[in-house]
Amino acid sequence: SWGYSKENGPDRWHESYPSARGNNQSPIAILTKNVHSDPILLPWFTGYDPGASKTIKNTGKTCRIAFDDTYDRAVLRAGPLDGIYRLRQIHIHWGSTDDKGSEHVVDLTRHAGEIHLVHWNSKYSNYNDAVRKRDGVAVVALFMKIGKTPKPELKRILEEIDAIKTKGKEVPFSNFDPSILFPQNRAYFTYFGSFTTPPCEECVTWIILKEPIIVSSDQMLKFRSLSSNTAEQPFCPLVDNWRPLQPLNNRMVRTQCE
Ligand SMILES: Nc1nnc(SCC(=O)Nc2ccc(S(N)(=O)=O)cc2)s1
Ligand SMILES: [Zn+2]
Repeated sequence: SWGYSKENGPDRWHESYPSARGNNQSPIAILTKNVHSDPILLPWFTGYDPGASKTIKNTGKTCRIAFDDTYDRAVLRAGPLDGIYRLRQIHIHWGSTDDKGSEHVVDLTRHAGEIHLVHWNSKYSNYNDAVRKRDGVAVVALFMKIGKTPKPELKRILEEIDAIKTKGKEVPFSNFDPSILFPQNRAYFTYFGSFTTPPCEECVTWIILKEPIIVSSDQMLKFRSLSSNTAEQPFCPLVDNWRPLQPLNNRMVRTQCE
């Protein structure tokens, strides 16, 4: 199946997932000098019930926290969006070293990692239906920047890493409110794109926060201690699970007015 190695990596995804060669693919490079200030863009809001968090899993390609999305329990609204979007899962992309790992790049800066909070438009009956619509999915992206004073809010996720060392391992992860991860400044970039992994569907309104959260080098080592293989296979460090930059083509990146 698909992955990030030579044989099954991003350059070959299109062989099984034709969307990967679309005109609205993600991630992209964001050049702030070309970003369009749009007066109609509103602040975005979340209302996350901590009781909605369910489990944390090593999928072999990332570390993913699943949420109960059977009703409007953990939701995202406003910003560039119309309607209510339900939080379905959170996952993370990171590098093999601190100088890479994020998927989006801002003014040539690639960060050590990128956290994605994946939501789907609750006007559709379920996630599978939503992923086939242009307004089906909204992903809030948070950059992870290496610094001295790491954000304590990542601790809860890091504490579970030892329990999900190998692919397929999943443990309960309850009472987690993802909004504790958000930086104080809610300013964002937004553009229309896709999932950054197969099936690469072009169904995502991206909301990329300008302010990164600070993580320590040691905290990144924890994510890199995960294996992309099962417990029965040889240990293989789960690292560099990020897709290379895709062409912007004729898309506009927008931001709120100052
Ligand atoms: N019919 C379908 N059900 N589920 C899918 S795709 C499952 C899924 O959530 N994929 C996914 C892949 C990448 C991203 S990302 N990295 O946030 O763009 C988010 C989400 S297609
Ligand atoms: Zn992602």
